[in-house]
Amino acid sequence: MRYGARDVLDGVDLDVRRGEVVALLGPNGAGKSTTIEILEGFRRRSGGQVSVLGADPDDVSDAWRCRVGIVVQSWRDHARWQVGELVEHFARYYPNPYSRGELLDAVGLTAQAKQECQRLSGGQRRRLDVALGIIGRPELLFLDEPTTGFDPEARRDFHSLIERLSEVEGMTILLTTHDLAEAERLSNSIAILVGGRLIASGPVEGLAAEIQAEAHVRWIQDGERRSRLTADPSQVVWELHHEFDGPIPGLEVRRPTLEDTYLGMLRQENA
Ligand SMILES: Nc1ncnc2c1ncn2[C@@H]1O[C@H](COP(=O)(O)OP(=O)(O)OP(=O)(O)O)[C@@H](O)[C@H]1O
Repeated sequence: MRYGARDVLDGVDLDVRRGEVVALLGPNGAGKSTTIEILEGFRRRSGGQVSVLGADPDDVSDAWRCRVGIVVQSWRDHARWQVGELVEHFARYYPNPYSRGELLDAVGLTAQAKQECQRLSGGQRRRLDVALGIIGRPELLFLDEPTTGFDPEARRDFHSLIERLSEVEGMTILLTTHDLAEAERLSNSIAILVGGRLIASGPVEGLAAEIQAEAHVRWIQDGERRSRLTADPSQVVWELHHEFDGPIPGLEVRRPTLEDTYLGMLRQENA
């Protein structure tokens, strides 16, 4: 993808399988939204090949659009419509939509059904965005930074919703987020974009091994907290077990999180 003379995506090669939840990560300006918009058919690419549900998103039918759900960055139109009215209105465009009750219940807006859209809080408005994205029971759902502005409870509810859509409905989901704990919780697989290039993609655990992120082993000895970083935590625990000749006081083993892996990869990339 090129804007003017500037390449903003270069050689991005990404496969997403049916039923997968993939998180696209990367620093600001890395090209995540541009990638998603190309896949959604919102942005015409400058070159390369793209196939989404078997079609080129630059040239798709209405039937294809019904199979794809898009959560756009906050709905601003129809400010004076009631939430329930808006949902019913958009449901008419789809062959097999969720019912109004089912949908509002799923996104936690049942109590707001008769409220005007302009009177929703920021987080409630985002839930409405999600509702409009999934209303047609899409096979494939695109979520661009879906939880920005959510309070912790709304975030947890949203995570449960995504898990349900993935596990029960079998939806394929591609999301971008800056929240690495969210990416780790929701996704089977991640892809990391830096400066328009894909520097890594695959299951989270595999990526951790690739950059040899180390585990943290902590314990208490002689009244002091001790810790060691190691690629082989079971070996360290085995040695400690022998040293203590029994239980190891205050033992904790923390595997690398996605955040450790991600920051490790960015460091390697910038080195
Ligand atoms: N319409 C446009 N015209 C010119 N350049 C653009 C346009 N849209 C995006 N860009 C540039 O393309 C690059 C990638 O932008 P993009 O919005 O895809 O990044 P992002 O990874 O989604 O960033 P963020 O995390 O900040 O949302 C940036 O350098 C941005 O300035």
